[in-house]
Formats: sequence, C-alpha cells, structure tokens
Amino acid sequence: MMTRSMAECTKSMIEGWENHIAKEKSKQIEIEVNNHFEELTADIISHTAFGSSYIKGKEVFSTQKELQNLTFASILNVQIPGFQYLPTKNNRKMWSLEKKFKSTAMQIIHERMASSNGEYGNDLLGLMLETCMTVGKENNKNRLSMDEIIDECKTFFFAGHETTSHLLTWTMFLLSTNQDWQEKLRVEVLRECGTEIPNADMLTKLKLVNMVLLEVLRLYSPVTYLFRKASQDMKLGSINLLKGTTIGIPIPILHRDKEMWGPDAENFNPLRFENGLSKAAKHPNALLSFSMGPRVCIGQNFAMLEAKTVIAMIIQRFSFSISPNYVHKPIDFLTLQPMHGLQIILKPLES
Ligand code: HEM
Repeated sequence: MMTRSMAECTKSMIEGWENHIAKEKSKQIEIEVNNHFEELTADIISHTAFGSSYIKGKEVFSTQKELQNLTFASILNVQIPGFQYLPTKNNRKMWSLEKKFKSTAMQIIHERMASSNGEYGNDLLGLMLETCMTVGKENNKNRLSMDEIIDECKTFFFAGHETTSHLLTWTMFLLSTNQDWQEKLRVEVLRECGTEIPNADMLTKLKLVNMVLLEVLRLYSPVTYLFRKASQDMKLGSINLLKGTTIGIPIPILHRDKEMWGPDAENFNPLRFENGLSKAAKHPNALLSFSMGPRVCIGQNFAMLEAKTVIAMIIQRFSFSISPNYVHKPIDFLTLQPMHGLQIILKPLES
C-alpha cells in the first residue's frame, strides 16, 4: 500500500512534466528538480502519514515548513536569553503558525476519531491513534498523549521530507553527470519493471539502483553532522572526553576518507557496493548517512523505497542531462542541497 501511494504521487509529478514537454516544439524542457522533489516528498509523506486526510495533512506540513524557515532564520541572529518570549514581529508570526499547526492537526485527529468504529486506518496517524487508544489502556503508562501524537507527526515530516528530496536531487545530479550509469539503470529498470508502475516485488530486484543510491548517500549525504554528548567521562581513541562534552561527527569527511574507502574515495563508483553495504569499505559501518546504533534513522527503509520508486519511474520514461545553467554549489542548510537548485534537461525516451 505504501509503494502504491509513492508511485501514485510520482505519477502525478511525471504527468506534469509530460504535459509541459508536450507544449514545447523541441520536445524537451529544462526544469529545476529540487523544488519538484521537495513537493513530491511532502506529498508522499502527507499521504502515508495522514492517508485519506492528506489534503489537510499537507496544510499542517506547509505550516510546519514556514515555521522551520523562520526558526532557521532566527538561529543566525544573536541569541539574547528570554528574547523568544518578547512579542517581536518574528515571534508573533511564529506563535501564530504554531497555533495554526496545532489546531489543524487537532482537527484531523478529531475528525478521524469521530468517523472511526474502533478502527483508525493503516496510515501513520491511524497506527498512532490505535496505540493511543489501546496500548496501556489500563494503566495509562504507555499511552501517547495528543500532544505527543502531534509532536511525532512533526518529527516524521521534519526528518523524512527534505532528507529524501535531497537524496533524489543528488541522485539526478550524479546520473546526469554519469550517463553510463544512467543507461545501466535504465536497462535494469526496463528489464525488471518494463513500462509498468513498479511494485514492491519489482523494486527489490533493482540491485544497481540500490547501489547507486548508496553511493549517492556516501558522496552527498543529506545529513552532514551527527552530534553526541558524552554521558560519562570517557576515552575516545587517545582523546579524553569529559562528561557533558558534545562532539560533532563530520559525515562528508569520513565518507571521503581514502584509508576507509580506498584510493577512489572521491569518485562516483557504485560498484564498491556490489558485495553489499558491509563489504564496501574497511569497516562494515562506514556509511553513516542514516546514523547507527540506538538512534539509527527509523525511516531508512521508507526513504530507500521512496527513492527507488521515484528514480525507477523517471528513468523508465525520460533521459536527462545537466543544464548549462547549473552551478555546482552544495550548501549545508540543515541538510545538504544545491544552493541554486538543480537544473536539468529532460527528454521523453521515445524521442
Ligand atoms: C535519505 C533520507 C534520510 C536520511 C539521510 C536520514 C538520516 C537520518 C539520520 C542521520 C538520523 C539520526 C540522527 C542522529 O543520530 O543524530 C535520522 C533519524 C531519524 N529519522 Fe531519518 N533520514 C532519512 C529519511 C527519513 C524518513 C523518510 C523518515 C520518516 C518517514 C525518517 C525519520 C527519522 C526519525 C523519526 C529519526 C529519529 C530517530 C530517533 O532519534 O530515535 N527519516 N535520520
């Protein structure tokens, strides 16, 4: 059901591209794909998190996005203690967005509860409501409160939307600049899926697509830093860390380390993942894009399934190359993204 939702959202984006191309005499278009992917991944997460309530769900998420942008802009300001409580123009805007976010989310939850007969649906919201209503009913111990459900929705959107859209963008970038790999993937996708909309079984057979996505995560990991705080005094290699010290783990540096990945660490070479993720480098956990251990990304399978669906559907229908208007300037703006977007030239395969 999840793959179907992902494919349907992708189909609607692709139809938009096809309509656009049909209007052009040259039968090709230049598009900036990063924005398209941000919309697409928001659409997909709204459908899978909120199911039938996805239109209101999108409203919730676009409010959150506005809030996120304002918060990020204010992080760059000098932080004065207590300033966040003053009724400045920015703070008032943030409070009003927060209120709108909460009231729309509550509306969705109440509507869902009112229309249910003890069944809340098999989307993320339905599963959380189910847990909220049944688990720990007797002692209230493990029940999720409404505020916690709303917070979970926020986390899922924040953690799962931009990260995946940037994985898609960088994949399009690397396939545009490595046409041989674009063609290899097309052969694989057409062999396993033909021109049909891919289903879950077909997607598991796309080994080369999987290898390419892992190599994209290595070279352009959407999350660039992991932060950890020492819970006790400890030794890390030869360094003594005091309890409470925060350390930042720079993923891009570790992912291009020649000692770990070999002399071609700087190059795009998906074949390094030919024998599986754990054999690609000297250490089995060298790829840190989804983190590891107790805080590992819980959405990694979702993200990989989504990325495979989208890339397979694009590659089935179009060939693409980098536009001369593209300027390569990756920037870390919470997640790693092309500063001026990614402009590509898109052509339907028949031509
Ligand atoms: C390419 C896409 C994605 C990347 C690169 C990514 C990366 C990460 C990383 C690095 C962390 C751990 C942060 C840390 O250890 O400090 C994380 C956590 C998390 N991710 Fe993802 N993520 C992606 C997609 C998703 C998706 C699609 C979802 C949800 C549908 C999701 C949900 C979460 C959640 C809820 C956490 C917090 C887990 C916890 O702290 O227990 N992520 N992600």
